[in-house]
Amino acid sequence: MALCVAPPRDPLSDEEEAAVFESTAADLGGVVGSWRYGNTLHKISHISAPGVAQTHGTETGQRKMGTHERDEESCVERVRVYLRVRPLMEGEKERGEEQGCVHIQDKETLLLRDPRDGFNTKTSERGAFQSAHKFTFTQILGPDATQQDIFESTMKQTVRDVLQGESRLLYTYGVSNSGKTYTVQGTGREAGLLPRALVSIFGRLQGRLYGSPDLKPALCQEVRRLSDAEVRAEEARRVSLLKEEEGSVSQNSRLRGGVSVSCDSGIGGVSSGSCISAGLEDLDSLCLDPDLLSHSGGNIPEEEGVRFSVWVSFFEIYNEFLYDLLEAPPTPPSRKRATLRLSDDRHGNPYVKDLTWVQVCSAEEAWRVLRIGRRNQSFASTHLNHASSRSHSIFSLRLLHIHPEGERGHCTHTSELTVCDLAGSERCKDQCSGERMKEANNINTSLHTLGRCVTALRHNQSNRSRLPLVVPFRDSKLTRVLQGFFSGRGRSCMVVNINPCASTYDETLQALKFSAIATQLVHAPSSKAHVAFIQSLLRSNGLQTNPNVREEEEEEEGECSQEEEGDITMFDPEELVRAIEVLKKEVQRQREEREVLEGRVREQVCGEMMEVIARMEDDFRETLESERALMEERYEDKVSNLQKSLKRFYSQEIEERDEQIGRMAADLRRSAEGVRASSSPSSSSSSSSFSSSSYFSVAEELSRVQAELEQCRSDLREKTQELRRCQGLLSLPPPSNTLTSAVDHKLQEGQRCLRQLRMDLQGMGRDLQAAGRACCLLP
Ligand SMILES: Nc1ncnc2c1ncn2[C@@H]1O[C@H](COP(=O)(O)OP(=O)(O)OP(=O)(O)O)[C@@H](O)[C@H]1O
Repeated sequence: MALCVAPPRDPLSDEEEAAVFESTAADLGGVVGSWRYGNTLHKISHISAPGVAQTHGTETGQRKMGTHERDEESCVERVRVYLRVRPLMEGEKERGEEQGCVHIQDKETLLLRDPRDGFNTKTSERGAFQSAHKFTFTQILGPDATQQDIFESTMKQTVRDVLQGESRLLYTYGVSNSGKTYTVQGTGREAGLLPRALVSIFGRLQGRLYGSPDLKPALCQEVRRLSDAEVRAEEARRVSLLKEEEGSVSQNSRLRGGVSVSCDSGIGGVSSGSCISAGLEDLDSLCLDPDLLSHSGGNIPEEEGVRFSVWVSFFEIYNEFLYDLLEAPPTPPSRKRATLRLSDDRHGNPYVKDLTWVQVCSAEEAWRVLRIGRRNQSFASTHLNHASSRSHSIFSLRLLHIHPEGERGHCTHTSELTVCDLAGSERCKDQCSGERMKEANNINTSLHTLGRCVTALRHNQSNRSRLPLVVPFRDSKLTRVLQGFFSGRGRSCMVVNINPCASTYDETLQALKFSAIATQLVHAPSSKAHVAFIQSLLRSNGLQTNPNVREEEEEEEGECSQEEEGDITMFDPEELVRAIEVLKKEVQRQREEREVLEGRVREQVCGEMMEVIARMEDDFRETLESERALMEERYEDKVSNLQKSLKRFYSQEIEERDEQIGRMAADLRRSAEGVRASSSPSSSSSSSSFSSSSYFSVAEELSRVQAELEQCRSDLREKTQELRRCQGLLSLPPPSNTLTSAVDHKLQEGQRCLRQLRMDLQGMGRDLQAAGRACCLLP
């Protein structure tokens, strides 16, 4: 059955849903698809739900685990996330806020579609697409759901767990003006979760209350025994606090005649006007009639004689400062309120130092204490909400489980119910005043840090094999205060509030996206798992002596370890000391085991490295050999080429010289014939004497040139022989380096000889030319 917040437009038929395809993962692990309806193209993203695998998509592919999800195989429970959709107010309808943005498909699935007209101008998914986002929750409570319905779904189990000795956190999350405070506190006869829880708890504890305030909560989860004087002071403080509350209620009733009440809205006591008084009046007149609040909490443990002492505290985180709401406001109101500090106990658990804890003996008393705090809380009128909470308020109820021990009791352990009403997220730019802007900034920053913590937790839970992310609990006061509930000291449950107004579509979408991550969280293993571990440790070492513990343990056998009762205080100190000794030995044994393992790993690594090095050596040797062969080949080629070119050069030279000599010899012959002819009687005697002398000088020159030529030839022969020797050297190669340097040396020598030869030949050429010229001069 589909519950509609507003008249549905384009309701999605089953066929249309089937058109959702699972191609692209949307942010936060969602799936995006699209479909066409009429003329509009719709885009849909599916944000994953509790118990739905990451690769989910259509409804049929989802594995829904119901209101109390439990993964049977891994024995882990998912965080419960509820959605409450508040009805539209008349004024909002008149302003045109009703645009069918919120459509509840079934009790676990919600469809959020962007508004028809331009309300959300900053939506990035505009354009041709009309975007829609599908979210699934543990349970969705629509606008028709009553406060009792909400209590039954969300708080009943939580109250039961607290009475059973567990610690629980319930927090509301959502945009400003979405109904968070209404859900937690309620108005008039519509009591919210907290008053109902108080009635339920005290209803169950009837006749089992421990009235004396001599045992008081301290630090994170410890208990301190008060001295008689301290007990008296404690009682006096309680009486005066309740009296003060009575006084202010009657004053309020008088003021309801028309005069407005102003109240502190944080540092400096900023007054926020008459509109807020209306909200507080609602709270004052809130009906706490147990019959009306039909409660059906859990059974309390039936342990013999156990009594319960109930203490409450109430503080707020305003602009990243902690304020005790049960502390009287400063006088004059213009003075700054005292801030509280966050400290860590010796186990590293954060707690609010010097926080006021008040013992209460009935639901009504607890409610009155809450009302005092509420009066001190920071409210202001914003554009979204005329009585907007400007701070995160945290109300805690601590239950001390007390065993009678002589005249005084002995606290065995404590459990806690914390209800956190988070301030609403909102757009900073919408704030017209500087103070509101600063508040909105701080609210958004701390909510963002909460989102980062949840995202980191989800990442660590879903990527166990990878290095875990640091969860930034320390980045804001809010996350530090709530840290324990996310890391095993208790469990958390979230109520997401949304309003169906079109103007806050973007903020609502962001809030829903955050809650989608939270739905994927599983609870951290309870600290009770440590108890189970210690028990098994003692048992396996035959060291357990406490019979009670053994009996309990046997009863619990077969259950998941997280379900075991009791905490660390159930052990005898000697047993714990023995457990520590066993653990120390175990640590030592594991250390030694690791050292041996490390030695083995090192040896193995060394062996493998040596193999690699040997393989590398072989490779290098092979490369060197092939390089050497290549070099030798190259040099052989070079030498033979050089030899060939030298041979060619010298043979050409010799040929040329031979031709020259031939020509010169012919010239000489012709000259000799000329000389013979001239020596005949017809020649003159003077010229004959000159010609014969010239002839002899030329002949001399010629014989000299011939001798030089002969010398040249012998040089050439020598060089050729030398080259052959070089070749011989190459055929018997020495190590590559020596060979190449010898060849280089020989080559240089050959070149030198060649140069010398060339010079000699040039000299010879010159001589021949001179001889030629001399021959020409002959008659
Ligand atoms: N389910 C509901 N039924 C009727 N009225 C509701 C419901 N939820 C909220 N309202 C009304 O809506 C108005 C805003 O609610 P409320 O103050 O609880 O919002 P809020 O989320 O706490 O806002 P803020 O974060 O600004 O403090 C109140 O007038 C409240 O009475």
